[in-house]
Amino acid sequence: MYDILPVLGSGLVISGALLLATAIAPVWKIFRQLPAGGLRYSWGFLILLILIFIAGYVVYAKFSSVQFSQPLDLVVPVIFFGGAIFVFVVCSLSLRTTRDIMQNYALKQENITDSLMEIFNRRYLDRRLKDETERAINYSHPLSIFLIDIDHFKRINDTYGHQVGDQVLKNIAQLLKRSIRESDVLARYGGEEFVVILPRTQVSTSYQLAERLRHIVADFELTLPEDVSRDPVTINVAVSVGVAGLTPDCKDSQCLIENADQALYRAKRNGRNQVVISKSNNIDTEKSGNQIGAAELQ
Ligand SMILES: Nc1nc2c(ncn2[C@@H]2O[C@H](COP(=O)(O)OP(=O)(O)OP(=O)(O)O)[C@@H](O)[C@H]2O)c(=O)[nH]1
Repeated sequence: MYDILPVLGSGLVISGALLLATAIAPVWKIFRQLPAGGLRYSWGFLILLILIFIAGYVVYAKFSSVQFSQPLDLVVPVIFFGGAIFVFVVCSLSLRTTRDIMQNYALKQENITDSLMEIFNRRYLDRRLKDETERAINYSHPLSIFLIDIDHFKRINDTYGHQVGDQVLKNIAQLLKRSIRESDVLARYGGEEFVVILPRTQVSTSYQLAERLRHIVADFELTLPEDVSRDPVTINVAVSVGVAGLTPDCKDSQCLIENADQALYRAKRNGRNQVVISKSNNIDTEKSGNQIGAAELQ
């Protein structure tokens, strides 16, 4: 009756080794998706450990002095097999969980990203601006925003068509994104308008940053390839910027946007391609562009 025990013992150990080998596949998939760094090395180390275990299983099955002559001799093979099941389940679950988390993250990103410009969308902006305003008020930190509008954008659409207009919007958005600080938040406000949130930033500093952005955009020459426009075309655009910051009389996100919008309106009315600060911030906004020196803003 115990004749079957040697086959059963070896079978359990070898099956365990095979199960361990299949557990490498999910770990390998996780390993491949990770960027170089500590975490990737840790998953690589796990693969190495599994390989060592497999070698151990094979050596045990081949050279074990135990003859598997009575049922108790099967305890170790059963533990080997159980261990392999455990490793396989943990590795498979890790892969499924990682995929779920990545999918959720991608969905979340999609939900807060403007598909054309590849920057934050209006939904995210509204929430983030509200959060930043509340935080700034709670901790008595300064907070400012820019409302940026591309000048005469309609002409670009009318002259070159909407497809070129879209490419201009996308390129300007990416240019702005590259040009702001990491702590600042850029979002599409609507149409050809952008908002930049500048946490912990006084209006005087924001003004200088806005001027810098305005110059960067004005100096930028966008050459569109033939597959976008009928002929290769180089386009220059300018932007007008309204700047507003929190004040004792303006303590919420809606008021900030309204003040920045009024400042932007004045920038447009004054001739465009300039930065104007909200009147509520007590800086003479009628003086625009480079006319306001840094010293005056202290
Ligand atoms: N191609 C493209 N055009 C857009 C998009 N969103 C808004 N627009 C265009 O942006 C233009 C905005 O025009 P206006 O509001 O008159 O402003 P403007 O021509 O920039 O003039 P000012 O703002 O006064 O300097 C309109 O022609 C819209 O159709 C978009 O996603 N893609």
